[in-house]
Amino acid sequence: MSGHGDAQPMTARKSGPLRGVAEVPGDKSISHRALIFGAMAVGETRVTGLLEGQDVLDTAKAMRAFGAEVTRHGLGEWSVHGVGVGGFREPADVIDCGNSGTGVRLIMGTMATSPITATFTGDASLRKRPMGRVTDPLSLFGARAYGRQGGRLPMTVVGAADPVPVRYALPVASAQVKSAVLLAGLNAPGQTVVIEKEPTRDHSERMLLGFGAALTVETTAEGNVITLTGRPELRAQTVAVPRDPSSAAFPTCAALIVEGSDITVPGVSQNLTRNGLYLTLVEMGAQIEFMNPREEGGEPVADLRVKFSPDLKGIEVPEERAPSMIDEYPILSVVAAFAEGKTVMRGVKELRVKESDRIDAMARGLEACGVRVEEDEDTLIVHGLGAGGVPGGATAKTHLDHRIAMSFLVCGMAAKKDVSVDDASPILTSFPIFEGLMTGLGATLARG
Ligand SMILES: O=C(O)C1=C[C@@H](OP(=O)(O)O)[C@@H](O)[C@H](O)C1
Ligand SMILES: C=C(OP(=O)(O)O)C(=O)O
Repeated sequence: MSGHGDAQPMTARKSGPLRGVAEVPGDKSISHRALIFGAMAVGETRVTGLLEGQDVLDTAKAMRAFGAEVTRHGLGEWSVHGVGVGGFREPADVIDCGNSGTGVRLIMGTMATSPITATFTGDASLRKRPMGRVTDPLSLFGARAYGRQGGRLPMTVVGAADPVPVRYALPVASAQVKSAVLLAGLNAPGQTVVIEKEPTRDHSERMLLGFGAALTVETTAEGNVITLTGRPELRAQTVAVPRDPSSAAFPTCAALIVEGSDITVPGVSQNLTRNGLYLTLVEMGAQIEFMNPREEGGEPVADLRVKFSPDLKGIEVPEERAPSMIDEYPILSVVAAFAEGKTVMRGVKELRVKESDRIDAMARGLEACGVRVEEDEDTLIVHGLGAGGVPGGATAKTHLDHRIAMSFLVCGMAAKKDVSVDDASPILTSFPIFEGLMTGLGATLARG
């Protein structure tokens, strides 16, 4: 939806203390996978807590186009009647994945080892993002891809009629590429092996096991070696989607920088492949209590009690932590602006190929808010101004990027003067209740 409708400007005012319970919606990564794995299984998969953000709705529509029966029963309650591994039919029209990198890359992987052809497109943001990182390994299975210059959408993928299994070492730390290869491997006879030097989010591995695939993960000197046996019969599952730690980051970080705040954020994932932001915030001096650790939807979670933290200190974020907090750098750079001293984020060049060039978008927006920033291709450094020290009084450009929009609105809740964003509509891709949830906690947000 984002990129097709009208821009929706929004302004955040310096806000009163945030109080209450921030119940964020379901995890976006797990929601995409619940629909895709459900579509590849035999029988009816029931899903609760599905994120009804536009990215996931676009994946639901795509699964229908490939032949699965996808039904909504109520808020977050969905069912998928799968077609079984290798059962995808050829879609009758172009598959539009909207704003979603995860959606398009995982679906390309899923169809690449079936004898069908599909053409993919997306919004103006997705059409700029690189697809060669998935079509390169998919060509090893025997698939072919024809896209625009630089491996951009629109792109047609001709699935392999006679796929062969693949052994592939990821050249970039990417769960999307890893998952695309594993999904393609499902319909290749024999063993497909993916090697990742740095661990990335492991939802595909956990869920494939849950759906009954034969998959092993071995930790070696080369990194994680993931071996999948092709042509399993996936069995329909009941999936309870846990809350999204990447969405939880926004109320959490807002509470840290808005004076007097004290909120609870329930059910935040403590999965080591997702919790890098929370480790980093604690190292900066954030007052976060991790309460009631338990399992929810197959993920370790805890309830977070988060209080205004006036003594945050800038730190050097360990580079190897990047994959476990890759989507959280924009909001971390806002928190860094309210800390004393500089926060150094290295090894973050992947941010340049997300929904926007996030290093550039954050640097320009923070500068407009009166914060000093340094950057190079792979680094972002924010010079903090301490609690309450950010001048604000600017409009940030969001470039069709939900995380940039939410980050600057959080900035405006604690800055001296209002902060606006030129377009808040992309927030609907991942966190459709952001506005209501934040105002419910006491934030002042105004349309326009
Ligand atoms: O696999 C996934 O669900 C995701 C992987 C990450 O992308 P990369 O794999 O490109 O790093 C992340 O940024 C994205 O929001 C979701
Ligand atoms: C990068 C993101 O998503 P995607 O790659 O799925 O568009 C994100 O949600 O921050």
